Amino acid sequence: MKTLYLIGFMGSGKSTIGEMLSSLLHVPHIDTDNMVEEVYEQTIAEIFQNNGEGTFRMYESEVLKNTPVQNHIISTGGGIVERDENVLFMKENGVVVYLETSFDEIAERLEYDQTRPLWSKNVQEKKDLFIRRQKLYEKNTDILVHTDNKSAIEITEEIKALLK
Ligand SMILES: Nc1ncnc2c1ncn2[C@@H]1O[C@H](COP(=O)(O)OP(=O)(O)OP(=O)(O)O)[C@@H](O)[C@H]1O
Ligand SMILES: O=C(O)C1=C[C@@H](O)[C@@H](O)[C@H](O)C1
Ligand SMILES: [Mg+2]
Repeated sequence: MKTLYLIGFMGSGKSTIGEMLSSLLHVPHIDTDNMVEEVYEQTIAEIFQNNGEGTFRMYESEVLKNTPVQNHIISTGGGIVERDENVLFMKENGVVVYLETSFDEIAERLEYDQTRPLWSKNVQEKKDLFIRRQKLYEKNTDILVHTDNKSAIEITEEIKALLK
């Protein structure tokens, strides 16, 4: 199997679905956000605070480039599409699955979240980011899955069926 890359906005469920899909398909899972924290020994919030978003994007691309291109499920960070080199890498090497989620649903899921630096911005900034990103996800996807009002298990099963 070619590697699957899960993309989508913060809170769309990339990490959650990646784990579940990995168990269901018996394929190893890597989460680029977790990998960045492990390799660079800082939390994402610390990297943003101490070194800035540009440094985080550099680390993120480095981690992505080192993930296996066969037989893996990769949960990416919400901003992976910000860099063309990441998009090219994913498109060339595997299948890109976009977890499409509305802004309102994301706002519900992340209501109490304090771990995502870009989710602590004001509502207008978050909406602007969401609209700009939506276009990037849509443009660069092989498979689009709507996630609103579906459980993580339902979404996982849907992706499994779409891969057949
Ligand atoms: N289908 C779903 N329905 C309801 N809640 C969900 C669903 N999928 C994920 N969640 C919840 O939403 C929150 C964010 O999910 P998750 O961390 O998987 O998102 P993510 O896409 O990996 O975000 P990020 O880009 O920031 O890494 C978690 O609390 C998770 O339990
Ligand atoms: O949407 C984004 O830019 C981000 C999403 C998260 O997955 C993390 O990669 C980080 O918080 C940045
Ligand atoms: Mg995640």
